[in-house]
Amino acid sequence: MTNYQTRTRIKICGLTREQDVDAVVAAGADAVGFVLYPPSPRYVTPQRAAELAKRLPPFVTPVLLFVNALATDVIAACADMPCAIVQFHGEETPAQCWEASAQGRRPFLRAARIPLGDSGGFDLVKFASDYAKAQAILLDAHVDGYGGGGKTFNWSRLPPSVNSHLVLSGGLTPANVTDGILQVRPRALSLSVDVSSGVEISKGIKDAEKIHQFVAAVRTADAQLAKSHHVHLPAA
Ligand SMILES: O=C(O)c1ccccc1N[C@@H]1O[C@H](COP(=O)(O)O)[C@@H](O)[C@H]1O
Repeated sequence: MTNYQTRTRIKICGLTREQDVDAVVAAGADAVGFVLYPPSPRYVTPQRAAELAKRLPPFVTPVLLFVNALATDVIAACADMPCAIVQFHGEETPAQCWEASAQGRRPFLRAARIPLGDSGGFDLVKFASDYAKAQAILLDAHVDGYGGGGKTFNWSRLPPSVNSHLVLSGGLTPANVTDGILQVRPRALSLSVDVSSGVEISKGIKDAEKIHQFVAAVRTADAQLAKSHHVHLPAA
């Protein structure tokens, strides 16, 4: 397994306001997440997500998050957003992910909800193989209410090598994301990060300063990994 990555991709999730979308873009993040799960305090309707996504420049990707939604609802919500990708964050089976991603025509992330405190009890390699059609496996802490709980799991107990693209999430903040990347990126084909609570003033309301600090902390990890030769560039 060779990891050619030099730059960790960043998703900021749970956007509900125009100014927060603009702050995420200004900070240099790669993706913005919209929560299309009605019980969430960060819920936006598909129409509101499409309206907010119109502010995005090229190469910043909207991500639509669902929890156990009907495939027809996922496909309908995606219809107005040709470049969006989908995040499945409930108990969706591989077959349901396939169906709701329009038979794989829409790239999707599958969230793995890892028990708090002991990621050693979770078989990530099997999960990644079960969801091999996912573009990446998103690692979140198992919390009540499915996600967005601001809790971390034990990164050090993850398997040493997972032949998948991973997204680290769950309780990330500007203070801990550097360490999270240093611990997890060497184990994956590539690593991205996803944050919601850690850059908020209150649920669904983001803090532009914290978003900037988070992006800067990610770049600190990238620089450290480049220096410590975890990045192996292909031979000329
Ligand atoms: O943000 C939510 O409200 C949410 C609701 C249901 C499922 C997932 C949700 N958010 C995702 O949870 C993780 C971790 O978030 P946090 O940084 O710990 O607050 C992240 O992937 C969000 O996209």
